[in-house]
Amino acid sequence: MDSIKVFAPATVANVVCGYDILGFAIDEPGDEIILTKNDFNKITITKIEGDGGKLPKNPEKNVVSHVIRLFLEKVNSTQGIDIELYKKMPLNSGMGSSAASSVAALVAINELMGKPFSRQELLPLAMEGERIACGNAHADNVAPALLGGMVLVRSYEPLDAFKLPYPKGLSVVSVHPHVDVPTGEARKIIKERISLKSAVQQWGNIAGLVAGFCTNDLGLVSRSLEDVIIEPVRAMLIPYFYEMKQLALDNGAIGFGISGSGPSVFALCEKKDIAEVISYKIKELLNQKNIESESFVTKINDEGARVIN
Ligand SMILES: Nc1ncnc2c1ncn2[C@@H]1O[C@H](COP(=O)(O)OP(=O)(O)OP(=O)(O)O)[C@@H](O)[C@H]1O
Ligand SMILES: N[C@@H](CCO)C(=O)O
Repeated sequence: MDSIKVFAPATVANVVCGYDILGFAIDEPGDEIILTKNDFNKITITKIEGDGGKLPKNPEKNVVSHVIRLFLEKVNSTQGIDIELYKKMPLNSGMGSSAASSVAALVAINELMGKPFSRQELLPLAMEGERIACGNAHADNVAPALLGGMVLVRSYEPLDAFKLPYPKGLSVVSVHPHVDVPTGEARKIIKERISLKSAVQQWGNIAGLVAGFCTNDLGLVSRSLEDVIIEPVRAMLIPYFYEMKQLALDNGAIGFGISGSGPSVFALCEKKDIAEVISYKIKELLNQKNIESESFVTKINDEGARVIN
């Protein structure tokens, strides 16, 4: 095989209360990548589409070439690779844009080189893509993009990340308001220290959320989708966050929160028609405030990245 095309999905990291430890993949949007072997022992980005000219073509700076280089070093290969990247999702959005690119690149190179690694084994390499994107190698976007479904990162040292059961058939609304919130900046404003009272509340919510997912108890999921630590600090970066949240909850969302580090927000809904109404109403609110946005109504993606030809 000399060439391969792979899709990797957008993701919702944190899932409200699980900062850096919970994330799920969604069906759309996502990135596509085509890798082709070349005879020049060089990794070259030959094309990037859909980024408005914003992404670096320098192979040291783009996550796709960075993770491919790390992969080839790991297998002691000098294989040359041409990379075509089709960005089909917004940059700096909180929808796991850099993660989708890293994961698409790794799944593609792994296939092209005869599949020496499992998806689980690709995870540490994908996390290195996040390190160059935002300065921190968090796994809650790359792990669900790789493995699909709902993923819990129980520990970083040693790394222990795995898929959780979750209620099937839920709909997800993701809305991306067109304001810039780079992940690195959104991480810097988080407080280093928290009170024991907040910690108790937060770990109660995380345990409740995981229990609710495992037992299909949507009432418990809904009560647990509460963040007393990160959301109160980051909400100020997202215009009309609390108005959007109220709209979503008033219109039947199970829960609502910041998607990853924002500015995107998401609502978890029991049914697609509820999700469609929430999507429409949030977009309408932002429109009235002269903020452009795009929204996606989709399902949780259980498969993760996939080869498309
Ligand atoms: N292939 C790539 N795709 C996306 N971003 C990339 C890529 N290569 C390098 N980057 C850089 O990574 C940064 C984007 O990362 P950031 O983590 O802020 O956005 P995101 O991935 O959309 O959001 P989040 O991780 O909060 O979901 C930008 O500075 C961008 O230039
Ligand atoms: N857990 C990361 C996700 C970034 O999308 C953060 O909240 O900074």
